[in-house]
Amino acid sequence: MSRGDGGALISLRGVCRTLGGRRRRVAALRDVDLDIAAGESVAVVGRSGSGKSTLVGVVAGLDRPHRGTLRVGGVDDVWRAPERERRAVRRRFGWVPQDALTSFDPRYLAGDVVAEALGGADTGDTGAAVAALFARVGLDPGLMARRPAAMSGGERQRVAVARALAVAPDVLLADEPTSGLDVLAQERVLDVIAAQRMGGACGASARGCDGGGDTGRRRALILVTHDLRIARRMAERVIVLEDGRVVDDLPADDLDGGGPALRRLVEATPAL
Ligand SMILES: Nc1ncnc2c1ncn2[C@@H]1O[C@H](COP(=O)(O)OP(=O)(O)OP(=O)(O)O)[C@@H](O)[C@H]1O
Repeated sequence: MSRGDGGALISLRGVCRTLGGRRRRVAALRDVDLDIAAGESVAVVGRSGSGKSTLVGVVAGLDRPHRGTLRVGGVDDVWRAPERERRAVRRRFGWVPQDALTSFDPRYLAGDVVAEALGGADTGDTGAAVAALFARVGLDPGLMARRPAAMSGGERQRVAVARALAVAPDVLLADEPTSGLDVLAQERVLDVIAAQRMGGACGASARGCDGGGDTGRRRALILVTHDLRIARRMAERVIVLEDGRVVDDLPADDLDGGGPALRRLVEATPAL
């Protein structure tokens, strides 16, 4: 292919992003080249401050690189495209943040959070669509009338997954989606993300999630984590960031060939 990206869904070329004010400028991303294919699952790992969150903000078309280009699908240079096209690019991404609660409008019930993402008030058909999304992430639709602040952390994260799915995204982006959850809640959220990536469904009462559900479409997954066990479980490919650069890009089941940054993470991970 002439672009040299093998037909990737997402391509970054020479991306730099600098953060901070006059006194303290940080090169959060430096010359990042990256291609992610449709349906691919990628874990982004690296120590704190290495640029992981900055990278996903740029990939999703939320944060503008100071240099370099982002291509998503047929939009060659997202930041030079008209606003209408940029909005369409953003709608290809479903975002699951680290702490869902801070990303929810505190006035909203859980059902409203998802209804808003569907683009309507929580009435009539929208109510049925919200209930279906709750069921897909294994939440009792009765929780639609609950305030997120009165839910468990795991339930809230699943509301965030339902909200992400409301836009029928091509890519699920999850930035440390299980931090702060206990082990069982972590498992449940990861199961839901894995099933929904495969276009699957989760019954409200079932412990596991069924990968053969209603949409039948495999989505790409970009998952930020500092936990290599989660990276290996959820992703086919692991990208390692250090000081804003991609220093390793490896198959998740073969992390032996990584450089010092990855070796440090491997050594810090018990029983990998
Ligand atoms: N608003 C900001 N102003 C200045 N510097 C920032 C800002 N946000 C992030 N940074 C710096 O940019 C670099 C990359 O930050 P980023 O949040 O992308 O890292 P990260 O790998 O996601 O970290 P963590 O794992 O701790 O969430 C860090 O050095 C961070 O201190």
